[in-house]
Amino acid sequence: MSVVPAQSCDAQCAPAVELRGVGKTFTSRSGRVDVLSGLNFTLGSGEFLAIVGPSGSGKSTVLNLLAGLDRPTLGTVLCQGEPVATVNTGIGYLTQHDSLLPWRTVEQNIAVPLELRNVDRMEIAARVRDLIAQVGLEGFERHYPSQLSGGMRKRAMLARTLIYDPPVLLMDEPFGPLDAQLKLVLQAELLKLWSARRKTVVFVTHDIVEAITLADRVLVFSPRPCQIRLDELIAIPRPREVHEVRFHPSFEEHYRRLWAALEPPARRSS
Ligand SMILES: Nc1ncnc2c1ncn2[C@@H]1O[C@H](COP(=O)(O)OP(=O)(O)OP(=O)(O)O)[C@@H](O)[C@H]1O
Repeated sequence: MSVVPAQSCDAQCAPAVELRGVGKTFTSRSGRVDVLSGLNFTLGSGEFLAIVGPSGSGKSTVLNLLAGLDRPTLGTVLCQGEPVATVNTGIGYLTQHDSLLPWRTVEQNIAVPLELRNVDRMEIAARVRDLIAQVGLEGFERHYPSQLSGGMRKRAMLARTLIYDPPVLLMDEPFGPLDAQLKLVLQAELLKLWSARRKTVVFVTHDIVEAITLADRVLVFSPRPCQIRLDELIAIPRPREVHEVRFHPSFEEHYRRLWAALEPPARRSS
């Protein structure tokens, strides 16, 4: 298919993310695990990439390498044109785990990254207010995480990730455990925020429908050592209505190709 999605980055954009011949082997008492072996891909600025693949294929490992939380055994990981050598403060990383601080309110949690950067208190207050409105948490500013629903906690974590305006956003199955309806609501909000802010996004998911709904492009990883089985451009125009995407004429074709590229174990976990 030669259709380029309306909002994908064109060839002239400098890559926001680049993996060049990246290998990653973990060595532990139980032995060696070759997770990545010569992985290459490039992601344009403002592009929304989804990654799907079997459990254990190396999806989170790729995010950790981009975040600088781990080092490649071979090759180079670049973010915004720079090799990632230490913890990468130029990215926002939304993991699948609930990482809100339980002793801080919503607004205090969202403020953390700015406090760590010694931003002026007035500016912090203004930016927190703005983000709270954007993620739909008005009225819950003074609530503690234990007083929030699962979806609200995800919104608070998303706001905390966006508050320092990172150009690149890494998301590791952020909506995985949520119910289907809430997932749609949060996907719609994410697309709205992404359209307004044009971050480069790397979004890991086990859900093929979610990948097609959100992304410009979907990579399918093979079982480890991970190779890219399929690099699928999503030919569904934007803006997208999350609950309408599956009725678009191109949806079925994308779904079939992605499904076929996944190994049986991944199909089961999807
Ligand atoms: N720090 C580590 N030490 C040893 N092995 C590790 C480490 N981190 C990851 N691994 C192994 O690397 C492989 C890839 O893990 P990774 O978390 O990247 O997979 P994944 O594709 O994100 O899986 P899932 O879909 O289940 O989240 C797994 O076999 C995992 O056990």
